[in-house]
Amino acid sequence: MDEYIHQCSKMKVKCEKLVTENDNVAKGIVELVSLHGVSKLIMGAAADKHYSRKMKMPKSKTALAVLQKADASCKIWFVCKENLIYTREAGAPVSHNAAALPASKSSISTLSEWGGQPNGYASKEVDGHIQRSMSENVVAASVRTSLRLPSRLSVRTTFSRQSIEDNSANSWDSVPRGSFPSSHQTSSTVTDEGFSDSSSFSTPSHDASEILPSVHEGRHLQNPASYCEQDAMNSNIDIFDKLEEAFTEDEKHQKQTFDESMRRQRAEEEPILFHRKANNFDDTSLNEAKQRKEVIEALAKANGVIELMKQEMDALKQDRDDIIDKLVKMSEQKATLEQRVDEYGGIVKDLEDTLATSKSLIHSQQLEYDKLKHERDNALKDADELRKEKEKTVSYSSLTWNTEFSLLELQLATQNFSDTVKIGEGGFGRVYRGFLRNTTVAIKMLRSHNLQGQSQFRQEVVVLSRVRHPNLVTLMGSCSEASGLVYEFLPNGSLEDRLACENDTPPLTWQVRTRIIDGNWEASFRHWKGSGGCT
Ligand SMILES: Nc1ncnc2c1ncn2[C@@H]1O[C@H](COP(=O)(O)OP(=O)(O)OP(=O)(O)O)[C@@H](O)[C@H]1O
Repeated sequence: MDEYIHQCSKMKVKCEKLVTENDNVAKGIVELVSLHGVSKLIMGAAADKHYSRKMKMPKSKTALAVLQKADASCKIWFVCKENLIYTREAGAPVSHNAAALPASKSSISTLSEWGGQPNGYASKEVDGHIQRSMSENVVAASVRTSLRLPSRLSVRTTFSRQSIEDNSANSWDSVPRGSFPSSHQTSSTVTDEGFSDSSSFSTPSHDASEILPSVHEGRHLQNPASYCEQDAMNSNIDIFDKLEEAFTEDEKHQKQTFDESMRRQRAEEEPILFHRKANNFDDTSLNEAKQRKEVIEALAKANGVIELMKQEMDALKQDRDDIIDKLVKMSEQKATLEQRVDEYGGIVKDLEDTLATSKSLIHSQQLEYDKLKHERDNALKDADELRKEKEKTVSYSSLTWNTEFSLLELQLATQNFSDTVKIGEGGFGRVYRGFLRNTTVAIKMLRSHNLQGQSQFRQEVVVLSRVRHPNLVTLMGSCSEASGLVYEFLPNGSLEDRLACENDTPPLTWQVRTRIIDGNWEASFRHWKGSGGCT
């Protein structure tokens, strides 16, 4: 309805919407016709779905009721699916009986009166479609159209002559204006349930062609005298066709203009929208760039931290590896040391055992030595006493104290005559310290085994083996096999050694030296011998 009004407004046709309310649609239409003096009414004959070509009369109850009860001054066109079904002429008696309705053909023939007015034109809209009216009165007057909607809505559209002239000037130009009495007025009201699905304002081109045959048909059936001229009718029909085409074109043009304006408006809005989107996109891009930059900076910092942590991790890992290597080496050294400790423990234990055995042996030998020394001292004392008794009478005795030692014994006693036990050397030969038959002895070995040496050896054996004197060193035995002499060992060496202070020994006192010089030879010798000396 609003679009219809909008179209009328664009065509500069006065149009207004009238609203009425009634429980009965037909009754409402009848009242509207009566109230507003509607002189022309177009309404549906039936719903479009009930349309058929054979349809000659309205079918809907509403249409039939309006047909019967609407004011007789109102001319009513009943249409269905854009086809004129029936026309009730104005001034026809109102019939309250359907059966009394005029035949369709006779009703339709009343349209011929349009042609009966040679200069009479009228335009009206049926659901937005231009219909034609031949009535001069109708054309001269303003056209007022009311649309009655099933939902109690009505639209009344008023077409002024001027508006029609403006919208269809070319068509109207051919019509003498003076032939349109302005005092006459007519209205057209469209009311139909059947119009509900034909709300489009387009103007199908076949409307006129479908309607006009009926007009022509009705014309032939009607009284011919009611028409002025057949040619004028045809001319009017052509004009109306042109007018209709012009309206159609204009409507199309309006629609195209409207569409174009809408497109232009959208086109004008699109850059703005695009600009806004671009601005939003720029803002978004800037924010994203800023966020991206922040993220990149954060990533760079994180990478730096990660790099530092990685370096620290590498350093820690290196330290850990070094510590592990050290631990491995230390564990190996520990194992080696433990092994050595075990070995040394065994050695120490063996050494301790050996030392203990040696100590025990030394102790026992020391005891044995002391015992033998004691026995020897006693023997020497006894011999001393005996010698004292016989010293004046006997210088030489047939008694000999000579013990024969073998070379093997001398070798064992001197570690095979090792230099480590050598204590001196004289004209006879080298002198060794030895341990022989549990006694420490001095062993003198003959250097040269020539005749002189052998003679000296025998002489010394003969002499010393028979002489025992406290001032003389005691010959304990000899070795004929190797020409060796075995003496008692004197720890302080000879008198010559003492006089020469050999081995850092303290020098002899002058008293001792004087007694030696005074001939107190014996006393000095004894005293010296008691101190361990020899001569
Ligand atoms: N019984 C002994 N006890 C300790 N040392 C001795 C003993 N006999 C000899 N010596 C040491 O041996 C050294 C050499 O003695 P040895 O009698 O062979 O030479 P000597 O006394 O110079 O006599 P000679 O050269 O005439 O043989 C002495 O200087 C002395 O130190």
